[in-house]
Order: sequence, then C-alpha cells, then structure tokens
Amino acid sequence: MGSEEYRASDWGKSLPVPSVQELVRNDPRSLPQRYIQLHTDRPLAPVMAMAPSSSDIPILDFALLAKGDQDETRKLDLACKEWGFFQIINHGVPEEVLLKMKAAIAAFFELPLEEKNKYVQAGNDFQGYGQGYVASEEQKLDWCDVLFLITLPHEIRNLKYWADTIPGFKDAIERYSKEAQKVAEEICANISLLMGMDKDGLQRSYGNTKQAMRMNYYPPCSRPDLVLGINRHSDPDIITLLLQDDEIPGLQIKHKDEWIPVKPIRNAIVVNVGDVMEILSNGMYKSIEHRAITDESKARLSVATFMFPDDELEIGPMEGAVDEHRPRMYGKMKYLDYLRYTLGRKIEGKAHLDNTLKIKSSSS
Ligand SMILES: O=C(O)CCC(=O)C(=O)O
Ligand SMILES: [Fe+2]
Repeated sequence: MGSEEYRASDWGKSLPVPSVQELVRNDPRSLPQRYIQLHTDRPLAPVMAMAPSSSDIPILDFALLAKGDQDETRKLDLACKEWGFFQIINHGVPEEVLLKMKAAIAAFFELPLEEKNKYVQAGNDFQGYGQGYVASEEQKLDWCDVLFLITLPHEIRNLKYWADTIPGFKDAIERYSKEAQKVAEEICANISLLMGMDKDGLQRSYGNTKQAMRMNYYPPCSRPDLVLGINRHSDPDIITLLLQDDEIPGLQIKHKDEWIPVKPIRNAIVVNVGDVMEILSNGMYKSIEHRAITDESKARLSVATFMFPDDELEIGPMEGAVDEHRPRMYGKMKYLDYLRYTLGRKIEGKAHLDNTLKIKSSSS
C-alpha cells in the first residue's frame, strides 16, 4: 500500500485551531477564554505539589524483564493491573537516540510559524502539525501544539509531513521509531506470557501493528492553574511509550481517584496500557486516564509513541480472558470504527470506551 492510498483521513480529523506557541510568543500573558478549563477539570493547587514518594508509579528494569526474571515479570503484572502505567529503565535504547529524537522535535517547534505551516494537517487528515480531538468551536482547548505522524510500517508514511528541511529530522525519528517498536514488542510479549499464552499470543491476536507518534509542545502558561496541556484521556491503542522531558514534570495519572504526577527519570521511558490492551485482557489490565499540566515559565516537550492494531481487526476480549470469575466486560467492534469514534470528538476521560464497547451491566 502506498502513502497516497493509505487514508489516515479515515481515522478522523480535528478542526484547525491557533498555534498556542504563537499566542504566547505574541503575548506571554495571553489566555483566551477557550483555554480556561471548567472548574472540575482545572489542575487544583494541592495536586500540583509533588505527591508523596510512596505513590510513585512502578519502575521496571527492562533488561531483567527481557531475560525473563520472575520478580520483574510479577512487577509488570502488578503495574499493568494496578497502575496501568510504569517507567522503564535499562531499556537498551541508546541515549544518543533519545537525545536526537528530543532535539529533532525541539528543532521542529522552533521553526517559524510559516515553516511549520508547510506541515499543517491538510483537509481531512489527522496527521501533520495542528491539534487532535477538536470537534467543535465551543469546546475547551489544550494548551499544546502537536505534530502527529504515522511512523510504521514504512509504506504508509506520508512524508509530506516530515520536516525534511531540518537536518537529521527524518533519521532521528527513524532510529527512535525502530527502537521504540522493539521495546513495545518485548513488553507485549511479556504481557502475553502473563496472560497464559506463549510470547506471540497477543501479537497473533492483534495482528499487524501500526506505529504513530504524537509530538507534543506545551508552551509556558502564565496561569498553569487554569489550563491543561492535554486534558484527561486514555490512549486508544495497545500500548504507548512516552518520552518526556527530563527536567520539567507535567504528566499526571489518575490513581485511586487522585492525580499523581509522574516524576521524570533521566532517559527512562514511560509506558502505559492502552484501551485495546484493556479490551483484549477483558479489563484485567487497565488503560488509565492521564493528562498533562503546564509550567509557568518553561516549555515542555513529549513524544507519545502509539502501537495501533490493524484497522480491520475486530477488537473484543480474548477467549482465555473471559471466564466465570471475569465475565465479558466488552463487546466487539472493528478497530477502525473504534478509532474513528475516539478521534472524532473531544476526548473526555474514558467516555469513548464506556460509550462503545463497555458492557453496561458490568459492575466495574
Ligand atoms: O505529555 C505528556 O506527558 C502526555 C502526552 C499524552 O498523554 C499523549 O500524547 O497521549
Ligand atoms: Fe496519552
């Protein structure tokens, strides 16, 4: 399939919105009404203080996991069940690859607006420079600019969105994409074992995957207490790898009804379970709501690398995941329809999952 033929526009589209970076560049105190969150969504002051370290999300040693270390595998099981989020260290992705990836994104967002606009989301396309999940002129907006690219498989890349005027941009993404895919596959292989299958069991079920990257630029905001970099959502994929800024915190996850900050660890990768994993595992592994807050004086960058199943896949709980103790919690749906539903509206926590596949009579 050629890039012209692969219609990422089928995934849905987002309405064009102004560049937040440009708003701030023109007036650092600017705060249009559309960005001021409803009271219920605002990052409350006590939450913005660091939570006690006892509530830090799990940290896993990827090298041990890849070797089949039993303690580490058990930690992975708990992390996916109780947190839906963990950080991995010793993941084997060379530091140089991480640094070049971050530098490429920084270079992209540093381009003048006219240059970035050469890569702006065209017409119906979800890919490119712009925003995601904007479905109406009325809805509240994220304090964030985005570059969204489908990165794997190679044949469906749309290179018109790849900023080839930045030296090394393509190469940096290429190398990180390859490394991220290896890490994601190894984690899925381990989850597959935990679900009682062989290493390839999950992969057989979700089929050929696509990889996409959402590169987020959160400009500083004069009132971080009123805005959100990205509003609460869960990721509509199998698994996500997040590369976040080493210095500036921003990511928060919902854990036991509290927003817990994910403290950056230098060169670590944050991993989270996506909706598809939750569905396949019949709710055993949880796709957790998360959001990002902004910083008063510094811009923050992050790169979310999503692993999507095949568009045509019928998603629903795997056979082995349903039994008398764990009755079926989700129906079935073609993945493309699920993705379209999710990407075509303002994202509201996990409402897209609850309104589509979640079986209503289920107790949790
Ligand atoms: O920037 C972050 O920390 C979170 C980004 C995120 O959740 C996403 O892009 O899906
Ligand atoms: Fe996310």
